[in-house]
Amino acid sequence: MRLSVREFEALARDRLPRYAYDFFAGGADDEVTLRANENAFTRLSLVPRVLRGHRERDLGTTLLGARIAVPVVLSPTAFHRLAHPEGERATARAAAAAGTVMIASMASTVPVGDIAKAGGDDLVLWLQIYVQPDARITRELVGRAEDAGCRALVVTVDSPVFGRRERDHRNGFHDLPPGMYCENMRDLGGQRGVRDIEMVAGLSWDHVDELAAMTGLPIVLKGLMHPADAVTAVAHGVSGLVVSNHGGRQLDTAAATIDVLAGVASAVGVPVLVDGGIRRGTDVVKALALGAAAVGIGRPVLWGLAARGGEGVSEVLALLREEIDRALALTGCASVHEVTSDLVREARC
Ligand SMILES: Cc1cc2nc3c(=O)[nH]c(=O)nc-3n(C[C@H](O)[C@H](O)[C@H](O)COP(=O)(O)O)c2cc1C
Ligand SMILES: CCCCCCC(=O)C(=O)O
Repeated sequence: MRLSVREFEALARDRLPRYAYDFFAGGADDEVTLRANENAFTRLSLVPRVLRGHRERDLGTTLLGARIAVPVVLSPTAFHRLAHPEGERATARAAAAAGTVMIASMASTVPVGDIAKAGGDDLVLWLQIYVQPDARITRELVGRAEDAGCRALVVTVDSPVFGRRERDHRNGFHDLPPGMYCENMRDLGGQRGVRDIEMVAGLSWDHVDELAAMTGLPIVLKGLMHPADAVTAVAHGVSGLVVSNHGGRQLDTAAATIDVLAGVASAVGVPVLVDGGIRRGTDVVKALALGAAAVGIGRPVLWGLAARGGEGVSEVLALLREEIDRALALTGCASVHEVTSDLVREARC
């Protein structure tokens, strides 16, 4: 029995080839932000309330109209078949069983339609997209998401260029192994899956407007860190935000996400999610206290998948669920909606 999410990382490290482990684990440049995301949670202390008489806790909440059982969604991560042969199909089954949202990556190694089928009717599926320089390709991806029954589009906005991950350069990891493909890019005129995905150097609010004009699906922007950008996003009609620094894989030395969350959440009236470094139930409660509607997890899902396939992802989600439930009980909260800002403060050394 695994007792913590971190134990899954150790299992994954033992099982994966070096290049795959490093691709999942690594961050940009000196990995300052990668470490900061996790460390920042240790600088926050919880200030529990007592004697409130709650016997049970309700961990459920609603996101963009969908009821979810835990305030933890699966952030989009690329290439799940590098972790396990079943790839995103296994992840989808685990997300559906846990009753939460899976944000499938545009760079998934299973097509979004097949991810939806694997998850079945219980899966709340959103598709993450990098806007493409050729609007026809973006439109085709949007159509594939709609056909698959996705309930939102998550547009990643922190990547006008790709972060430099030194581990990948050291390992010579620049493309998927034979037999794996960025399946959502299939038949869109490219040659090789990974290189077919392009970043748009001039990414701007015009791209957000263009995308909104292509679809009736709600649009969530992922990768915002600044309150001023959050306000502009809402003015452009977005339905939600994910405060994210891409798990420390884009701009190194960017602030830890938990440190900027409250500034963003207090600036806007749409649901704000946060991801980056969330490894414990107490991290989730701190994020809720600072204004998050829910949190996202990236690497923990990949560690579970690499360790034990879909069962491993389920175990990771169950561990977090149990930890959140205990943290709520110990902070005197009967539901995630009772987690208020007075329950968290900067730790004094
Ligand atoms: C291996 C890996 C692949 C990722 N792929 C994507 C992606 O395709 N699209 C995206 O928007 N973010 C991607 N991310 C960033 C995650 O969505 C998320 O922001 C980050 O992993 C959260 O940090 P955590 O891993 O500490 O939980 C990726 C992250 C990792 C670790
Ligand atoms: C050009 C390859 C696209 C893969 C994107 C995966 C990703 O976002 C990551 O952080 O890695």
